[in-house]
Amino acid sequence: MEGSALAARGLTRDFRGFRAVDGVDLDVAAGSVHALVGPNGAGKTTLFNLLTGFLAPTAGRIELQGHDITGLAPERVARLGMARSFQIASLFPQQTVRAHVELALQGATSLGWAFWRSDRLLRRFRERADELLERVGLAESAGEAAGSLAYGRKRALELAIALALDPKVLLLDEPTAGMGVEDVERTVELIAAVRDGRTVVLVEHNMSVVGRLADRVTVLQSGRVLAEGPYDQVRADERVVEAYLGSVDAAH
Ligand SMILES: Nc1ncnc2c1ncn2[C@@H]1O[C@H](COP(=O)(O)OP(=O)(O)OP(=O)(O)O)[C@@H](O)[C@H]1O
Repeated sequence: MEGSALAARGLTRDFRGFRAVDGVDLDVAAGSVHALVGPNGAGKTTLFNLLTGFLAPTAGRIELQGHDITGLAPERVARLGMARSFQIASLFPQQTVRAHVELALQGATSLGWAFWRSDRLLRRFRERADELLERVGLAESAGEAAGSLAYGRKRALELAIALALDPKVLLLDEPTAGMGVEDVERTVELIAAVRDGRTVVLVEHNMSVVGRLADRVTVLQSGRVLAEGPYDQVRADERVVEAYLGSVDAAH
């Protein structure tokens, strides 16, 4: 596991006797973009939830930058430097885009969420929030209600919120899901821009996105690692081609 930003050994998760993730070993190199792919039901989301502490493993071990984080709660994992993007933009639809990021910034400090009503404290975070919004291309929407943003823009806001924690390891769950071509392009550029100095793990169905962003790819099938390696190598792997044949993912 040495040198890995994030690593798993023998990671396993059962749901009432059904093994959704089955002895997965994973090594995500520091500073890399690592994609998790696989047909529907392969266990990608379950693996993601295990890595971020949202699910406890049935067996196995997870290390974040050399620290054992197995079984830690998501808040602890986040404080140790791993954040994930959420589909949160519908949480406070009336609140402004900027307020969402300010709250996230405040949540990341020792102040916690206790003073979320204090305008004075929130103002402290305004400058940093505006920087992050600029970064994800939302500067001009800062004063708009989050609920009024178009779909692709909401996902950009979610990314800004995840970045508020300044994570060393950023996990993105299907960042381009449901997007039109233009938003996919923007998202790819955005991820390429924010990866600088970070490690990114993404679950992604869109293979052209994977090909453009990922340094390495882990292919899951039936909860197990089917193949692992650079994109070109994995894409040419016969077992991988076979796993995708007959899957709805093949159409993506
Ligand atoms: N809470 C749960 N209880 C029971 N079974 C579950 C639960 N969560 C997932 N599973 C099962 O585990 C398997 C893996 O699911 P998972 O959602 O991790 O796959 P996935 O690769 O993310 O699929 P998709 O691409 O469709 O999102 C599936 O067969 C699913 O039905």
